[in-house]
Amino acid sequence: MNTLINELKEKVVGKNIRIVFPEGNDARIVATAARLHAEKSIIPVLLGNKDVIAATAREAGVVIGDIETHDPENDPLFDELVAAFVERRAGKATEEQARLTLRDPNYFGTMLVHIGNVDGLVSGAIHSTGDTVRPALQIIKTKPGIKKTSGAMVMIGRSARFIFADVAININPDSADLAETAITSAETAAIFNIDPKIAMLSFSTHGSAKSPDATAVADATHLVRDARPDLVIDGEIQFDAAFVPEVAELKAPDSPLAGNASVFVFPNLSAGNIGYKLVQRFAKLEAVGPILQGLNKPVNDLSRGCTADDAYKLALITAVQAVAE
Ligand SMILES: CC(C)(COP(=O)(O)OP(=O)(O)OC[C@H]1O[C@@H](n2cnc3c(N)ncnc32)[C@H](O)[C@@H]1OP(=O)(O)O)[C@@H](O)C(=O)NCCC(=O)NCCS
Ligand SMILES: CC(=O)OP(=O)(O)O
Repeated sequence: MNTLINELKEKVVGKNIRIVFPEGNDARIVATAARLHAEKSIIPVLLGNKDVIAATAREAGVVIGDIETHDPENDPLFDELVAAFVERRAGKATEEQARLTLRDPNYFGTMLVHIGNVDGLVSGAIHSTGDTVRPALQIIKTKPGIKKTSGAMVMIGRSARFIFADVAININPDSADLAETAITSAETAAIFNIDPKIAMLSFSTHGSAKSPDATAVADATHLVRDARPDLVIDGEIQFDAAFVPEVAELKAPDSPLAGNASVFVFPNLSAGNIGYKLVQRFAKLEAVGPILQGLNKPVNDLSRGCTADDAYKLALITAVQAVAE
C-alpha cells in the first residue's frame, strides 16, 4: 500500500494542487488535512466554522497550523459563489435559493471547484453519497460524450490491485450505462497502473442462464467491443470464470480474460456496493474510493465507514485526477 501512496505522491508533489474538504467538523478529515499540510504533498482547504475546526483538531490530536479555512455561513467568497451558481443553474435556481443552498458545505465546496479556486473535492465521511455527489452532478457535470458518472473502488490486495464499479451511483443501470462504466473504469485503472481486463459480471456465463438481466450485461459487452475494440473485455461472465483460470477453462474456454480479470463491472448497484464491502471486510482487501468517473473535474466520495487513512489516500487520488485534467 505504501507503494501506492508513493506512486500517487510522485505525481502530485510540487504541483500546488488544492483540495477542499467540506467536512471540517470531522476528526478523520481534519487529521487528513493536517497530514497533507505537514508533508506538503497537496494543499488542503477545510470548510466550517474556525472554532469548530480548531476543536475538531484538538479532538483528533493534530495541529492544523495555517491551513486555509472557509466558513460557508460567513465567507467573503459567498456572494461570488452565489452569482456563479445562479449562472450555472440558469432557470433552475433563484438567487434566494442559491443563498440557502450554498450554506451546505458540499455545495459551497463544489462551487469552489467550479470557479477554479480549488482543483478537487473530497467529502462523504459524514454525508450520504447522494448528498455528497448531487452538487457535482448539478454543477461540475459529466465530460462531453459521457452521459452518467459512476463510482469505482480500487481494491488493494497484497500482490494485486483491482477496480470494482459501479459501487456508488447508478441503481439500475441499462446496457449503455454498463458499457460507459466499463470504459471509464478502464481509464481509472490507468491511475493505479492496472492493466485493464474487464469482466462484465453476471450470474450467467456466456448464456448459461437465460434472463433479461444477463442479456443486458451481454449487450453492454457488445457495446464496449464496438466502441473500444482495443479493450480486453468479456461478458456476461460469472466472477469465478473471470477470476480463476481453472474455472475459466471449464466455463469459458474462449474468454480473452482467461481468468485474469482486473476490472469488475457489476450488473447493478446492489451487487457492486455489497460486493466491494464483502471483499473489503471478509477478504481484507483495502478499498479506496468511491472515485467518481467521467466528471469534468474531480469530486470524490468517501464511505461513512472510512478511516483517516482512507480519506488521505482518496485525497491523493483526487489530486492525481486533477493533474491529469
Ligand atoms: C446519485 C443520486 C443521488 C442522484 O439522484 P438524484 O439527486 O435524485 O438525481 P436527479 O435525478 O434528481 O438529478 C439531479 C441532477 O443530477 C444529474 N444526474 C443524476 N444522476 C446522474 C448520473 N449518474 N450522472 C450524471 N448526472 C446525473 C441529473 O441529470 C440532474 O441534473 P440537472 O439538475 O442539471 O438536470 C442517486 O442516483 C442515488 O441515490 N444513487 C445511489 C447513491 C447511494 O446511496 N450509493 C450507495 C452508497 S455509495
Ligand atoms: C461507498 C459507500 O457505500 O458509502 P457509504 O458507506 O457512505 O454509504
